[in-house]
Amino acid sequence: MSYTVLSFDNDTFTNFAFYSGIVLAKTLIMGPLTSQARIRHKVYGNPEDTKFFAPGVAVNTTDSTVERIRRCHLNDLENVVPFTLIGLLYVSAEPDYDKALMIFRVFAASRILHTISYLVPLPQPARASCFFVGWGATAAMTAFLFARMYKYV
Ligand SMILES: N[C@@H](CCC(=O)N[C@@H](CS)C(=O)NCC(=O)O)C(=O)O
Repeated sequence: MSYTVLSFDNDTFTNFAFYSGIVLAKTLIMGPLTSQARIRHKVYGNPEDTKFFAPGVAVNTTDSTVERIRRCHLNDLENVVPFTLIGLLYVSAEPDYDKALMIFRVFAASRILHTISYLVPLPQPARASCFFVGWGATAAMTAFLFARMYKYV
């Protein structure tokens, strides 16, 4: 039977799928969380939205709660998408299993803690630390990838 690196035959890929699934699901939740805050605070950014959901309420694009959740969502997109794409290339380069697992776990934990720090909110440097740890995990995968590719290009 043939072995494929990007399949559940490969334990590194299985773990990557699990931890990316967690951070992608966390990112996906941010949309409904924003909607919930909009409904609770009656905050809508478009005239057609206020007309339908809250007639008589003015358009508002500056609510601090809604904007905070939106920034948190954007920060996830800035970090989770690169992690997922670079992670696929990283797994295909067949890294050491234990090191890869540690990178996946550190990234997932850092992003969950980043969200908690952003939404509670916790005083800095809590959120900045979470961001840099997660960024470092993706940077480590990128460095490994280039070191591995260097031989071939
Ligand atoms: N796009 C980010 C790049 C740097 C970054 O991600 N910083 C972290 C730690 S301070 C963060 O949580 N930034 C807040 C944000 O993206 O809204 C920014 O504008 O701040």
